[in-house]
Amino acid sequence: MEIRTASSPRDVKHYTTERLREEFLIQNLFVGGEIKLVYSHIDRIITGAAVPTDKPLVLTAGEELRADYFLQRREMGIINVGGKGTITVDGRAYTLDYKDGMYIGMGQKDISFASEDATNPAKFYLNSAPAHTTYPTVLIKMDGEKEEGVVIIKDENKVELGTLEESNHRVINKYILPGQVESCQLVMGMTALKPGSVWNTMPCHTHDRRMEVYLYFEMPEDAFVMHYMGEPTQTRHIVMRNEEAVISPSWSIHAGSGSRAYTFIWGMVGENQVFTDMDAVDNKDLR
Ligand SMILES: O=C[C@H](O)[C@@H](O)CC(=O)C(=O)O
Ligand SMILES: [Zn+2]
Repeated sequence: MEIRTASSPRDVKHYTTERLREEFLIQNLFVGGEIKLVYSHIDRIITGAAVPTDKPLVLTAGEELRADYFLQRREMGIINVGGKGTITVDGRAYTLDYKDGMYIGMGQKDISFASEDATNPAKFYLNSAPAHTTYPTVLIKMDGEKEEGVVIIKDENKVELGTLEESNHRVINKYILPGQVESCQLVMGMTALKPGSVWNTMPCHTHDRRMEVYLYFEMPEDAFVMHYMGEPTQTRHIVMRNEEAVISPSWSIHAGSGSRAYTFIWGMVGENQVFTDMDAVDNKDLR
């Protein structure tokens, strides 16, 4: 597991391109036959990916957690950005199609990932945070029939924002949040840009009470997203490619403009789970 430390905005404003990328950008997450994990000291979020191919991958705590098993003191959210696969949690198998999600509660011991077709493997993207109690483990689907162990995202949690005129027309799909999928602190979802729109999270915001991680995907190889970070009056950018993630400290804006439409997964942890608890930044105040 790779460890990333926290950073101060007073230092970050002096960083070079290379240093910014070292601190905040997460590359090469999706590697066939491997589980990759990056542990950040910022709210102790773990960002990772499991890409099982010809055999299942078993999640282990590793040295760094000093735990008997990964979710002994943690919870986890997952969204599949690859082919069909299964996640087995203490003997129960959940099948995840493209863009299906999962919440796995604290205390679940045996977790393994498998792909249905090794040539089109599942790509399980995950965020994990420290937890204090156990909430139900569920499969999360955009639509379909509600059944035991399956949550269908409510219409009110598919929020259309922006306009084509402002190049920010998009749908924010909230997967894990209070009132739909309970968690200790993790809030997670996926935002899809409409064709022709390229801006996410603009007008932008910070939220001193929560940190956030973005994973950009559904981008052709030559496409990029300029991800913007930094204090609102000290903005910097990170050039991001398909299936790369970026850590956003609480003091930082997090927004992007792409060379074309794309999709991204956001995950937040911290002080509260109130989605609307944001400090909005006026476009005219950005520097
Ligand atoms: O705090 C919330 C997060 O930054 C995202 O949900 C924002 C987002 O998906 C968007 O505006 O496109
Ligand atoms: Zn945010």
